[in-house]
Amino acid sequence: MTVLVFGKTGQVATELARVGGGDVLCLGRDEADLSDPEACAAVIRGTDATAVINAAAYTAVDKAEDAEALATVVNGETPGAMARAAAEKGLPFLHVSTDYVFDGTGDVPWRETDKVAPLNAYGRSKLRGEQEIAAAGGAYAILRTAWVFSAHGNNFVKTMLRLSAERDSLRVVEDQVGCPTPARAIADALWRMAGAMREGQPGGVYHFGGQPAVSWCGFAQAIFERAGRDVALAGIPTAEFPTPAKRPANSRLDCTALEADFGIKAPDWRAGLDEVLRELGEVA
Ligand SMILES: NC(=O)C1=CN([C@@H]2O[C@H](COP(=O)(O)OP(=O)(O)OC[C@H]3O[C@@H](n4cnc5c(N)ncnc54)[C@H](OP(=O)(O)O)[C@@H]3O)[C@@H](O)[C@H]2O)C=CC1
Ligand SMILES: Cc1cn([C@H]2C[C@H](O)[C@@H](COP(=O)(O)OP(=O)(O)O[C@H]3O[C@@H](C)C(=O)[C@@H](O)[C@H]3O)O2)c(=O)[nH]c1=O
Ligand SMILES: [Mg+2]
Repeated sequence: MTVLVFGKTGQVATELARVGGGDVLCLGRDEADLSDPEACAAVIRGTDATAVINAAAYTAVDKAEDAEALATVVNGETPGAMARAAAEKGLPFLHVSTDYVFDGTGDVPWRETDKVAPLNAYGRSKLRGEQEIAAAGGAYAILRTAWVFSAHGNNFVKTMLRLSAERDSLRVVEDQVGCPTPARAIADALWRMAGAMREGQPGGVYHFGGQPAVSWCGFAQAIFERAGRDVALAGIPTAEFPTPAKRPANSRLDCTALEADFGIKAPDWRAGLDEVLRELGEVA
């Protein structure tokens, strides 16, 4: 099967290219700019692919606070236009969304049916995308994932490795708990879902996050331990690390539905972390 992927340089798109090999066509910004909904819809209308995956997004969470209009087009309106174009052609449309659609209350893992209430502009823009896609009328899957990391692009793992080389001590929030997820595992899941949906399996909204849940500080600690970095790490409350965008305290994702419906199990982020550290040359 040929799968059309929006995104080329991003973490998930890069891994999709690896998983799909010659069977995926990844489009960069020069070929499909998500700030132009109609142009992206036109690309889908002209494709002979058998499924479409959108792995591109405005992902700069803090910057989005001052660029909500652009984030809303890229993460909201354009995915909607893409989904409508895919629906017209009868192509399954797969899309990636985020734990940041939730407000982070409580400590129970979020289920797909739980109430969404984003705390920040990025989360609102991603929710808009979910709503537009669901209303488009075609076969779709929305995979809500979280805390994505890989050997390429920007992510928390690479930030921590960089900062630990520059500083003797680091302070990292320990009252935000969630599911670090290897981009490779997301790409594998999307690939299997695309195949199943092409065969007629219904989609829907699904959660997919690495287990076990951990705080950002706990994640940082695991990164330093596994990479053999010697840095003094202090856990701090969110109030001591002010950022433009508010982030949810509870980002735990309940991933049982995806396993029940597609047989896809949530990954263990620790194994994924070891793989990424190997790829980065941090460990043998
Ligand atoms: N990163 C994370 O922690 C999480 C991500 N997600 C979601 O997963 C998906 C993939 O994220 P991830 O792989 O981490 O993304 P990255 O941040 O690694 O990359 C974003 C990608 O989107 C592209 N992009 C941004 N704006 C545009 C535009 N206007 N036109 C065309 N392309 C554009 C970028 O291209 P360019 O290089 O040209 O800028 C880049 O390829 C997204 O939907 C994201 O919302 C969900 C949960 C967590
Ligand atoms: C660099 C740094 C960050 N932090 C905190 C800030 C924040 O609460 C947390 C993570 O910071 P980041 O900026 O990497 O995280 P952030 O960009 O918010 O990551 C999010 O990205 C979007 C795209 C998503 O969809 C989410 O699932 C999530 O992965 O760590 C510290 O406490 N100390 C530090 O030194
Ligand atoms: Mg970030």
